[in-house]
Amino acid sequence: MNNFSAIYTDQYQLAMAQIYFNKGHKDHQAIFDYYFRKLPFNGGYAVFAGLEDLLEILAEIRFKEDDIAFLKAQGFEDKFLKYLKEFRFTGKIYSASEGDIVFPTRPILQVEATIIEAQIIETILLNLLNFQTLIATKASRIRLVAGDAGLLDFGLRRAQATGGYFATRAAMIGGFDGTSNVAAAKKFDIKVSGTMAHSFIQSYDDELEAFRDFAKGRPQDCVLLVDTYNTLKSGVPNAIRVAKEMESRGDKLLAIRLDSGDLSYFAKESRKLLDDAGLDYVKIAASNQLDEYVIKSLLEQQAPIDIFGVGTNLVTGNPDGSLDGVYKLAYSNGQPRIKISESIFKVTLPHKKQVFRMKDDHGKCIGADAISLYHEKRVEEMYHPFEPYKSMNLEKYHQEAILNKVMENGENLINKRNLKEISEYSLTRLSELPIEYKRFNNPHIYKIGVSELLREEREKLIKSSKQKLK
Ligand SMILES: Nc1ncnc2c1ncn2[C@@H]1O[C@H](COP(=O)(O)OP(=O)(O)OP(=O)(O)O)[C@@H](O)[C@H]1O
Ligand SMILES: O=P(O)(O)OC[C@H]1O[C@H](OP(=O)(O)OP(=O)(O)O)[C@H](O)[C@@H]1O
Ligand SMILES: O=C(O)c1cccnc1
Repeated sequence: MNNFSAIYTDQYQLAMAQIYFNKGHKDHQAIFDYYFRKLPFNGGYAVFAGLEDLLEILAEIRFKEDDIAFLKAQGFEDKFLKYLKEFRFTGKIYSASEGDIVFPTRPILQVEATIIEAQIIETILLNLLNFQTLIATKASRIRLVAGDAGLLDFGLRRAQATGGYFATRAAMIGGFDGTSNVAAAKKFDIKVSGTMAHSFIQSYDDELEAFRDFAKGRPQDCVLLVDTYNTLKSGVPNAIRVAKEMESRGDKLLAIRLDSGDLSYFAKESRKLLDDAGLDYVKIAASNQLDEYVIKSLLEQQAPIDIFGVGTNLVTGNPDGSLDGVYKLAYSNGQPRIKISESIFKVTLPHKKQVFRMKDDHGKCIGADAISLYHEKRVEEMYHPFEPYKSMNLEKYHQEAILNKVMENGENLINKRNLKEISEYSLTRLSELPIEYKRFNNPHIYKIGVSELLREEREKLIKSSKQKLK
């Protein structure tokens, strides 16, 4: 994994780190919370992804010789650079499981480390978790509407540079079946698949000859692209001829691919032609600027499409460019810390915390997570985080602690799961969430509250901060 040097960070982290170092603060213990404020895609949930990459990178992250030389040229001091030479992350991390469904304003992950280490890793943590969580959420929405259809990631060519690597990984966590991205498939042990491009057909004088050569060269998973000249008059009839020739050699055409026009109309007409030729086993794949809304519409039109190839809208998280995940200080040097803001929504939560998910007797999520102080074992009454007079009684619910220790002394504690296992876990967690939270239009709002003790602690800090201002 590790092409990431510790300088994969924002300059201000290092500027602050040098001051902690010079002031003798570097070993002050700190706790930071990772959370986001707004759900992407105006949806009702998000799928947490990127944890395993983060832990792998943190376990190995170092400043290399040439990084140190670069920082020296930027004016960082020798004593501090000597510290950076020996730098490694030695802290603890508590986190939700990768693939879990998560909601705004409650900690998804907590870093407990020296302030200097926690500060230096902030940027890479946000970079990895924000991006993969955004893409896994998009993929999960596409899986929700696609039912049992095959879902292939075609996005590498349209991804934001090397983001394509992690976009593919996150797409698998959200429920995709395979990818055209060969490097990511190798790296993450994903099923790699693909069809053919228009250029291949255009490079021949004759579409039929192009199909024939492709079928001979790739009999094991041959998919013919049928829309280069005329889908119903040329592409599909030529594909049928080649499928019959393949049969005579003992091979089977896997699918045809539609990439333009009215995909519902062409899928229905192509299906008829294929079935009439006795080729009911040949699948229909479709692509062309697909997203969860187009796929939903195509399936509502009963388009007989078996496989969807999704590129741009998946890997860029269109229309949301980014998840707004943040990393906020909750505790340092023996003191709970708070950030006061003009906007009550931006006031942070102090202390080390735990998050409990409320479940009914059948294991179904009731639509509420409660944030408590870490030592609390249950939350009997939770309070609206910003409207203190609103509360909810939780006595009758089963309460599942969400944050578990996943790193200690800088060592990864989690049992490695493959992407299929993470994706299955994610689907199970999503199945525990009532359908009202999964609809695309005005989904039900998941409740987040704080325990009485946490609320009191926050009030105390707000008061004392106001006193100081006087
Ligand atoms: N039956 C359908 N229902 C809903 N959306 C569809 C249907 N058929 C295609 N689409 C979607 O509509 C959009 C069509 O885009 P566009 O108008 O660029 O068509 P096109 O066939 O690609 O055009 P071009 O011939 O220029 O390539 C795509 O996002 C496609 O996925
Ligand atoms: O539309 P997206 O969801 O991003 O899916 C990927 C698109 O990329 C390819 O087109 P491109 O024109 O790049 O190559 P081609 O020659 O194979 O059609 C493919 O045919 C899809 O249309
Ligand atoms: O294999 C394909 O059909 C493919 C791969 C990348 C982008 N578009 C299509």
